[in-house]
Amino acid sequence: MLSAVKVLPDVYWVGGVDWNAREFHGYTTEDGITYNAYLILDEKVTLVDTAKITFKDEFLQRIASVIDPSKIDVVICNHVEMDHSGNIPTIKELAPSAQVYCTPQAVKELTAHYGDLGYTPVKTGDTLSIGRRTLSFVQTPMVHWPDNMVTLDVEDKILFSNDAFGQHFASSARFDDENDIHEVMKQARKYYANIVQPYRMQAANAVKAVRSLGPDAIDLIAPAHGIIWRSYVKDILDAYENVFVSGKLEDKALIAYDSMWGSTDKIAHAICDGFLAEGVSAHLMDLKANHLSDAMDVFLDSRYVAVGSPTLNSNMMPLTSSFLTYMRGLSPKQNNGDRIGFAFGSYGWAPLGPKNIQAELEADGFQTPEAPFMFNWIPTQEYLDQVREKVRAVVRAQREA
Ligand SMILES: Cc1cc2nc3c(=O)[nH]c(=O)nc-3n(C[C@H](O)[C@H](O)[C@H](O)COP(=O)(O)O)c2cc1C
Repeated sequence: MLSAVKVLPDVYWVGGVDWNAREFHGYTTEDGITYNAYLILDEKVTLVDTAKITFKDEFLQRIASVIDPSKIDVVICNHVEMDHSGNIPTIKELAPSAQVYCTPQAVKELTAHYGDLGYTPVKTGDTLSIGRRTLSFVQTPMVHWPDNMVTLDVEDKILFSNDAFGQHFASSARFDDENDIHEVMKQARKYYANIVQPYRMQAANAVKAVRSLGPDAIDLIAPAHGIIWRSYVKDILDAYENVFVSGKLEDKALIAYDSMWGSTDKIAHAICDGFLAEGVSAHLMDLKANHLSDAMDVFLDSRYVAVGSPTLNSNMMPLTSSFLTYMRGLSPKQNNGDRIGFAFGSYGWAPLGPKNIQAELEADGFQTPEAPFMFNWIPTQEYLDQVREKVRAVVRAQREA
């Protein structure tokens, strides 16, 4: 039988570990996934979030290792997405009188997912006494659905943050200091870049709300995915505040492209050389070899974004088009104003690939100081040298501006 993991006295982790998950709605999860739920043994036995339905047995076994699941009195639903709410009907079946607390928006969404199981709405500032402990709720709309909230266990100083501060990271140890913190931080960044990034302003407000609780209010952050922050609470809050939600762009370049016969690849390398010659940290990513979700991790704080494709059937390559579509969703127009975009590619008879990329970058709010870099068939060394120098000139102009 699987066991719960003690977080603090009478507080347990009762989630599931998906060691083999390598994909989560289009995002690669090379380190697997966990679905975290937490059980608090107080006068009212309280469950914070549940787990994905496929982890029902694992989740119930872990709860049963400390208490009969039918004894659950309170279920907190911080977020309706099914990886967290999937077992609410299971708990309601086993413990029919359990009361489910969630935001007013979540009442509507839970009803749409599972029917009316009886949901009690709570708003920011509302509290719930579960005995020795008080739970305090803060709505965090659009981090990353309209229904989101976080829950503070005031006495234990645990913030149950749901998706915020989460990471896709499966491991046998539940706490930050028991894992390779660099890998955990890397996954926290990738998670933010691929899930939370479009809601940067809302995430910034959520961080502000957490900060406003005061420096001593939180000892642990217990997210719904990945490890529990206990020794690195300050580090993850600082990373969110200063890097993730700050919108601050670094002297960094992403060069994302596809190529059939290597000509566009040559232009990509010339662009990369231009950045490197100016000391810009450049990441060259052939989209056949790099997943979109990894490219978006690099994109997060890159000032320069070069996107390339040869012309294929009067347009761009499908991987380049996917990249632009994914990027547009994750980084809406208003977030791109300070970014510098470059379009590039080779063509045979009509340069529609690079031209269409340029049009998309402009529509997405990028500044495009250069016309697309496009070459008919195989680029000459002379042309590649020109591209390199043009990139260098743009970087220099940026620095002088
Ligand atoms: C299947 C296929 C379709 C193509 N369609 C077009 C096209 O519609 N317009 C065009 O100008 N060139 C077209 N080309 C030519 C390529 O754009 C050209 O070969 C280019 O140099 C390839 O760049 P790459 O080496 O980066 O793949 C096509 C090539 C292939 C193989």
